[in-house]
Amino acid sequence: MENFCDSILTCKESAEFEADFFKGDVEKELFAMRQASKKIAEIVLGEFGRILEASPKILVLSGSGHNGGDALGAALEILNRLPSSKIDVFFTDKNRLKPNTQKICGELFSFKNSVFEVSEISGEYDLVLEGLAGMSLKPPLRKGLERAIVSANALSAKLKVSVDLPAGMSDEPCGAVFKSDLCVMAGIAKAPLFNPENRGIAGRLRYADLGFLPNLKTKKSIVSERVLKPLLKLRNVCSDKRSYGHLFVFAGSRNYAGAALMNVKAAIRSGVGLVSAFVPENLAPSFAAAEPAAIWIPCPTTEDGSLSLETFSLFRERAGKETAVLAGSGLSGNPETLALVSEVLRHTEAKVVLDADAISKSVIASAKENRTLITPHHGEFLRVARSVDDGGLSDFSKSRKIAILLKSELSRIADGSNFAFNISGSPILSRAGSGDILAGIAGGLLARADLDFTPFESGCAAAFIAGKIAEKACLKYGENAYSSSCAFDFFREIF
Ligand SMILES: NC(=O)C1=CN([C@@H]2O[C@H](COP(=O)(O)OP(=O)(O)OC[C@H]3O[C@@H](n4cnc5c(N)ncnc54)[C@H](O)[C@@H]3O)[C@@H](O)[C@H]2O)[C@@H](O)CC1
Ligand SMILES: Nc1ncnc2c1ncn2[C@@H]1O[C@H](COP(=O)(O)OP(=O)(O)O)[C@@H](O)[C@H]1O
Repeated sequence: MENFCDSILTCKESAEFEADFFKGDVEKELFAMRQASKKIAEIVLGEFGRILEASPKILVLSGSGHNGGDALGAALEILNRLPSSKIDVFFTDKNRLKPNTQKICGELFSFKNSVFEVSEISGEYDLVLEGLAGMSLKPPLRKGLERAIVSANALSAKLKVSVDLPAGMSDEPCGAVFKSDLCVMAGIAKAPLFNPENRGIAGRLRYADLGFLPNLKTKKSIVSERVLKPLLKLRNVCSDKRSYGHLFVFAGSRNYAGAALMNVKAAIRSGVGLVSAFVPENLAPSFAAAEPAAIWIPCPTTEDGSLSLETFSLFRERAGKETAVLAGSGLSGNPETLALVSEVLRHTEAKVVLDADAISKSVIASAKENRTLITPHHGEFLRVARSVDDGGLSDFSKSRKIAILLKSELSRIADGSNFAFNISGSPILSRAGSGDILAGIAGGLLARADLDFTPFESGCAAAFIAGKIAEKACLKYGENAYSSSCAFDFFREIF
């Protein structure tokens, strides 16, 4: 399980770890600095190149430490890829650059026609690369640094990037903090970025793996790209559809028909062998036309068009074949429909994902311990729990013995023993349908007999995959001209 997540360390722990890892070896540190620079440039140009010009005007804000070196190096990498870039560099203290930072600085300034030193922070830029201060910062802020942060916050730029963590952010509050659109954590995920009081300040969080990750069991972690590893394996030759599991879906109602279709399409594209979807009878034919690979089971409905309790007999006829059950998306809060879900939960031995309307006290009371994942947004979680803070999440998962994927701009996954943040994704997901797709992925993965994921693992994987799909989709559609249903074209790019 730890294999799917990377440790989060405080700034103090990170500094101690790096001191022990590098042991003052300047060459080793320089190699890591070049790696960090390269990864930062790759993320900036790969994900955000679409909003920058081909000849971007760049401002580098450099402190005298390694954070400054990473930012200068990232500018150098960008200049190598976009040779018509114009780069201004502001130093807080040019005379005290650490040796590696000095070296990278010399390399950057060898491009005499493209790189210029500036003595004040003003003007308009396409890109700001902030390396004023990193994990070694201790309060109080020196005046020069504070002034630089305030001026940098007043600048207008298409994209402000902080290297590792924004200047001014540390284990303890320091006063002024640089506000960025993107923060690329270098080597180690830093704890202050995940503190509730700092939420949103650093913008989108991304992680540059520099290959020296501490494999420590920390209380909190981030979902790692390694979560995709089991999904990228070749399928076994001696297998058939049943080898990949059978997901039963209970979703959709007259008012929220599309949610069921999105659940099913996402589950199928997550590699599950069979999907049987219990949906209102009048919707089944059009759904079969839209996704013929699923088995659509036309079910009797209540007066308001949601699944009625009589649907249970259709489940009973098929019960035992399911390797997971997904229930709730678009189901409606009709008490009869919720009673149906509770009844299904009492009669299935399979793992379960509960989404949206099925996240109710009555349904959760029927959920089996250690076999259930719930995928609420904050509003849905507050129907069943007292608080959405980290403690509330841990307490709920521990006392109920169920895994929770609490969705937000920084989703959290907990199961009582494990706690992880997911950093993939972006506000392109802030639109109807994102949650239905996420639930479909979680259900599909949990049903896959070949993977044998725990509810926590399927929550981590689903959140990571849905976020990565969003990042890919953004390259084609931007953040506005996108519909959640376009996500299905991008599953292949992830796994
Ligand atoms: N195409 C479709 O068929 C769609 C169907 N959907 C279904 O619509 C039904 C209603 O879902 P909604 O989420 O819109 O329910 P609501 O909008 O009724 O949300 C329930 C409560 O949570 C609060 N809330 C909503 N989002 C929140 C957030 N991100 N953070 C904090 N609080 C939040 C709301 O203020 C409300 O009090 C569900 O069954 C859902 O699956 C939606 O998923 C949208 C797409
Ligand atoms: N700003 C954001 N950044 C990253 N992810 C986001 C953001 N806004 C929403 N999401 C993700 O989008 C999904 C929205 O789910 P939900 O609110 O249930 O949508 P719906 O019910 O309309 O399908 C969640 O996975 C959430 O984490």
